[in-house]
Amino acid sequence: MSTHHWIDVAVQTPAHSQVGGLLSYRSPFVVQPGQLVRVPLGKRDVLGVVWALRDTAPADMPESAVRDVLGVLEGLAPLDPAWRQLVQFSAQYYQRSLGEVALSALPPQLRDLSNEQLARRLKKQNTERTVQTTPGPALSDEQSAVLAQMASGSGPFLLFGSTGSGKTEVYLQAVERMLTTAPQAQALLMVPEINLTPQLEERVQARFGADAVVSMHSGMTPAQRLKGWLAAHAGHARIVLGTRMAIFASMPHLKLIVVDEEHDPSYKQQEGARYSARDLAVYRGRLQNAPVLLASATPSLESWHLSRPAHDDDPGGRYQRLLMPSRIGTGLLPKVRRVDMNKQPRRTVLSAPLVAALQERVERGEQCMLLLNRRGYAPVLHCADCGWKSECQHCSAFRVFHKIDRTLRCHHCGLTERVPRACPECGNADIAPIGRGTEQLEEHLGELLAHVKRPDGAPIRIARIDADTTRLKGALESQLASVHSGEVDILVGTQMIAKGHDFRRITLVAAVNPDTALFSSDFRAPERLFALLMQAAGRAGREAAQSASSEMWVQTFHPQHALFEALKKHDYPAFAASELAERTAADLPPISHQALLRADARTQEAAQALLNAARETLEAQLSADPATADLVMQVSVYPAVPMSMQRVADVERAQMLLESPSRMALQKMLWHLHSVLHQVRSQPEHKGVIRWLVDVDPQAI
Ligand SMILES: Nc1ncnc2c1ncn2[C@@H]1O[C@H](COP(=O)(O)OP(=O)(O)OP(=O)(O)O)[C@@H](O)[C@H]1O
Ligand SMILES: [Zn+2]
Repeated sequence: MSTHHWIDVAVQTPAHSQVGGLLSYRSPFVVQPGQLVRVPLGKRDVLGVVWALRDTAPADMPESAVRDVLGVLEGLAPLDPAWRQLVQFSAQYYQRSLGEVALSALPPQLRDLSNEQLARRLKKQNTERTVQTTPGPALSDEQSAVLAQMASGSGPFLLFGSTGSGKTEVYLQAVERMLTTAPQAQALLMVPEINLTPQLEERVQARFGADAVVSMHSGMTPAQRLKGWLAAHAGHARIVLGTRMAIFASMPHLKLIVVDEEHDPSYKQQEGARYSARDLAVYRGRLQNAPVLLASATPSLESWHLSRPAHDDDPGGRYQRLLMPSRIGTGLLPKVRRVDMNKQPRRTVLSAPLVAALQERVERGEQCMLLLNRRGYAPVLHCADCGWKSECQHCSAFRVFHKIDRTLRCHHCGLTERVPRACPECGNADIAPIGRGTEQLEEHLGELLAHVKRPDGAPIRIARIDADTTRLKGALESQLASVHSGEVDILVGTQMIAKGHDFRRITLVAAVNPDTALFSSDFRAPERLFALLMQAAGRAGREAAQSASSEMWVQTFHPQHALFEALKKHDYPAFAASELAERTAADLPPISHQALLRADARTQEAAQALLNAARETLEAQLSADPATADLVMQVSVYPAVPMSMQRVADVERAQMLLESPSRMALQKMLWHLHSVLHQVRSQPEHKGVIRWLVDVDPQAI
């Protein structure tokens, strides 16, 4: 009888590898699926996850070529079947190798620890963590009703609740109920970007005790990540609070998943396996029999559509819609005011009525917030004599003028240079900025309100929050704290300031120049803009006493636009209905399903050539086989086009869209496409291609 065992192990393999990332090994030890092992791969030792035990030696290689497992990571329970199924599904659905998905779902430090080091970590961990629940406030009627519906249904649920309606309190109560009914139960609480909501982290810890909660996000050190991961895996951490990566946390007793601000695009991973953590949350919930609560004041049209009520000839969506229309404490939503910029003097940045309103508010000691989705001082520098513009040599984009250090910076490739003293083309010394970014808005506002005083007689304080001012660790937290404490009178910033914050003193929010998104080539731009403006409006008047006098200002050249009409009424359902009607007419998501195939190359021709060759080969192969001929009818494959950001860092990018009313058909098509791409890519005429990748359910077109 042999004393060794044949096993298949998931290891980090190249992205598109068709073997699925599983390699066969021989193990001198008894192992179980889900166990972590160290195995040789080429000249290296790597971490792997035992995926399957096999009865016989692998048929595709001589027995003598099969290498031995080097060791087992001791003291760790195997990753459970649900976790493995989640990884397997994600790899298949998003067209990546199993090994890549499995290994990137584990904390990086696990790869480098010796068994002794691991044992020490585990020993430190090995204390039961206690939950100490502090009671929350008495619930509003709407909050109680929603929790009752959750208790009697199985989900998935979509909680559609106004900004300030107390959704967070619903999550906390749902977690509390789950913790008290099941002795080991764990909850996963997902948020779009954790550093934007340090408040929430504190709130959860205050509620359940810091011991019971671990965080998972990319801002943590490798040691912190390992610690949190081990606590969740062992079941000691009862609550995991994290960003999209947390969807892969090993949580053997998972009993509840909450996805806060479920519409937020940052739930979609933008590199490697381009997964949607929100969609995987729904999948994982079903897998582990845990109710899933998606929540937003501006749900994604996907979730809205999936939660539509049944009608005569429509059985309705799979999600159960829950409603919390009112703000806490009889608070009202801000009054929306549109400023028609056609009637303002040319080149006006801040209209006179808005400036007057800002002055009045800060003189009364209230806070205001100005939103402009463009950082830097000016998006372009321009020579009026010869027409030179500050283009980036390496990207199809302009370099942005940053006045603070007098640089021109490309926001795509990072190229940074000193601003030239004169036009590099014609020598004209008079080169000028065009357009405005947050840096200039802050400066401009300072000049306009230089004479204005706070109620205490002090000069007013303006603060700016954007990617430039928050680069240093802790900078964002301290800037947000100065807004909460009332030190700041006017906050200027990009979308970073519009999301999720529970600002108590802001009574006026203004969108300075939201129009560009109305005419974008991306069909999701109006949805994103509407969500951004609703969320921004939601930062005003959160204190019930001040809500009646709170305002949301919009400066626009298109005041009659339907989007602003819906905003004025805070009518997300009306907006969603009209958008969905357009999407239906045009056969766009969520009515249809999409995937993008992208190729990068030194030239645009080479990038497009690979895509078009793949498309032709694919259609020829599928049509020739009666078993697959149908697919060609079910899935539209469009010709290759340049991406809207066509060139980044001297790489030309092209994309090809696949679209189908059937998710299943699209998946099958992608599966065939995968092998076609391997064939085509190896042809000599496609040597120039740098990489290709697939984005399933892309969030940007
Ligand atoms: N039942 C309650 N009684 C008293 N105050 C409450 C109650 N529920 C929530 N609040 C308070 O109301 C405020 C708004 O609640 P919360 O931040 O949960 O809103 P939200 O729906 O998550 O808003 P947004 O979508 O804008 O983030 C918070 O300060 C919260 O502490
Ligand atoms: Zn560039």
